[in-house]
Amino acid sequence: MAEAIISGFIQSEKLAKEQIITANQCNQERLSELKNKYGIEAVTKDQLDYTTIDVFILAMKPKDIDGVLEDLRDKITADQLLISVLAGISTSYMEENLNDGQQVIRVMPNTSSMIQESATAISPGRHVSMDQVLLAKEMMKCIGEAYLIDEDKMDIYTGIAGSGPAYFYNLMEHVENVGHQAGLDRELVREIGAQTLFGAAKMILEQEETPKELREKITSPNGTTAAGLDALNAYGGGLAIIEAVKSAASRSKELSKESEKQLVFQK
Ligand SMILES: NC(=O)C1=CN([C@@H]2O[C@H](COP(=O)(O)OP(=O)(O)OC[C@H]3O[C@@H](n4cnc5c(N)ncnc54)[C@H](OP(=O)(O)O)[C@@H]3O)[C@@H](O)[C@H]2O)C=CC1
Ligand SMILES: O=C(O)[C@@H]1CCC=N1
Repeated sequence: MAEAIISGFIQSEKLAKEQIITANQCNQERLSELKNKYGIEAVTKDQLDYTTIDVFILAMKPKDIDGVLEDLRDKITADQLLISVLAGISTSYMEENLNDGQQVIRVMPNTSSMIQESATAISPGRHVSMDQVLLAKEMMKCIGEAYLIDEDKMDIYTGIAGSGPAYFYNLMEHVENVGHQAGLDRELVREIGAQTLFGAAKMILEQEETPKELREKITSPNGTTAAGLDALNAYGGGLAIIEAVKSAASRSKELSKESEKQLVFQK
């Protein structure tokens, strides 16, 4: 995820390469790869000079958050902004584990950040100034669209947009397989599927009609689309997508509860 964000930042040209430093724990090979690919500074976390950094973007796995916050607590000051992309880790959890007044923002991007097409949610913590919210929004707009949302909607947002690309990729895997089995070249059917998905997404974004209206326009009575949609519904297509979003949202909620439990335990 960190690489996707870096890639979007660089392409946006709003941030100079010299303004971006990436850090990991110890994987030197990965650091060299990022350094060569993006021309940015890439160091292990122990080599970071924390005092020179205005905005930290945390992008490790949620399970690693405790060690990270403990490490950061005494190295950063309240005016340094912390942006977290970690699924299921609340701003209050981070605030409780950092020094009083620490500015923290939770965001939920997706991997389309890589090509500046993320749909990123932003939820500020309690101590963040309006200037820092605007800065975070500007930064997230470098990697796609950005939306300010209430943090209590972050789980469902994660189910829709954080995990969302994976549902569409999975759908495309099936389209590719069925097209290939029917004799189309695999690469060709991949491109056809992607162009179809892209065109449909663009129609929703650029036309006035709702997805329902757009669907109805394609569906002639007793035609091919009606036959396709009947099969889709008979095999639970709609339900499957509803359940996918709900399950991802519920896992996000579970991750929050797990970290909150640890917080109570620590107190
Ligand atoms: N993948 C996605 O589509 C999305 C992911 N997210 C969130 O992004 C986060 C990262 O996911 P993902 O990119 O898949 O994870 P990865 O495991 O691919 O990457 C995690 C990175 O964090 C580094 N890291 C771990 N601990 C530290 C530390 N203490 N200090 C500095 N760096 C550290 C790791 O470095 P090292 O190898 O050296 O340990 C590694 O480079 C997750 O919290 C996830 O919830 C959010 C939205 C979408
Ligand atoms: O699967 C995950 O946990 C992360 C969070 C959102 C997308 N991927």
